[in-house]
Amino acid sequence: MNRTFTLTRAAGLARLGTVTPRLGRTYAAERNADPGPDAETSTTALSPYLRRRLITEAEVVAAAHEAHGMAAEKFVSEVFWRTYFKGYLETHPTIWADYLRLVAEGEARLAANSGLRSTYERAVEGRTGIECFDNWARELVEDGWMHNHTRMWFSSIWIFTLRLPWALGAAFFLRHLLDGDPASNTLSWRWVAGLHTRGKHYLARAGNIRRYTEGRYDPAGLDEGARPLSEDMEARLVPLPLADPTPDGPVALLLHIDDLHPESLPLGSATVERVGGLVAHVPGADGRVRAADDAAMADALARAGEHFGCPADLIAPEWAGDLPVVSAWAPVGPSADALPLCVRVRRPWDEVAWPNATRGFFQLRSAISKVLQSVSSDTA
Ligand SMILES: Cc1cc2nc3c(=O)[nH]c(=O)nc-3n(C[C@H](O)[C@H](O)[C@H](O)COP(=O)(O)OP(=O)(O)OC[C@H]3O[C@@H](n4cnc5c(N)ncnc54)[C@H](O)[C@@H]3O)c2cc1C
Repeated sequence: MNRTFTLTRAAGLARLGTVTPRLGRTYAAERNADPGPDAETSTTALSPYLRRRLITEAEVVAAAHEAHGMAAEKFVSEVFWRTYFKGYLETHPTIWADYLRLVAEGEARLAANSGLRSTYERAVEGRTGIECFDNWARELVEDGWMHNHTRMWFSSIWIFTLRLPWALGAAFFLRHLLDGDPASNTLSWRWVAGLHTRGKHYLARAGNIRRYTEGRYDPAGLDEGARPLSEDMEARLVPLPLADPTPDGPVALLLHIDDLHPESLPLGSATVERVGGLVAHVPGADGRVRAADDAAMADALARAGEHFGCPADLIAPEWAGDLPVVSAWAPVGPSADALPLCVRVRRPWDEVAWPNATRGFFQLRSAISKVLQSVSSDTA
């Protein structure tokens, strides 16, 4: 597979068109296998586009349903894992702050402890001697993308066999992944560790790796009996913050990299007279991730300028003049931290789904039809 991602909406839609024919039974049957970086992936590789909403969840779900009906159920439920993690972090925001603190603490431990530092360096440079893990570490750095099952194996080996701090592994992913996302990444690492569903961890097993890499790897020495991690404090559930009502009259629209399809934002009767772009990268993002964010923003600004028929550029001082500033809701993470005070509107998809994402995934899974009924793809 060509693992070069062009971060434009047109490229995202083209990729969606390519993969749609296999989003039914083929996806469900094949998605667990990782055929390796040189083959076409068994999943869609739409994540860099969905992460920035160059294409929306509603669009990919609609395409899958249209082509396959109920046979697309597995794919649709995977898309809802993204929605679930987003909603869970919105209602447990201290998890992100704790993660950032744990990364800083982990880095301090690396500086102070040469044994830990050497294990860490061998892990991120692909020199542990565990062949599959070493190849995956290099693939991540070279390609900026990894198959889901491989992410599970990699993070599990990182935590339970190499015994490295989970937050440093999550930070390694966030530095290089082109879909690196505060919610999906942090909560997936916590899920593997046994911190999300308390006491239930994911252990990478040699037999499972052998089977789903089609025999390419058969690692020895994995700790297949490790106990889950634990922590003293459970993250506090907070009420979902309220979005603002859709505005009236002339506004300036502020785009951020968590939502780059301004054409489908619920803007009511507002008239957009100016568009600004604010790029806030994830912490530590490498050059390729930053370039991807910048390219995606440039694409969205060009589309927004054309769609609304007004100037559209990265923000500069006084960019909005006297106009009230409106933005798509920025979920917990760097965009939310960087946004100025403004009117924040939420898409129906998130508005209906997130209140059902406060506990386990199954709470949201049973609300999927409600989310889909209440959302029409042109406004979601
Ligand atoms: C340790 C670890 C870290 C991860 N970090 C990220 C991350 O930073 N960003 C990210 O988008 N995903 C992350 N994931 C989830 C998942 O691995 C990727 O979303 C998926 O591999 C993307 O490939 P795809 O587009 O081919 O997925 P497909 O299987 O084609 O699924 C379609 C879309 O559904 C969503 N999705 C599918 N599976 C999941 C899942 N398990 N969790 C959340 N969303 C999902 C993604 O938006 C994906 O693009 C992580 C998983 C693990 C185990």
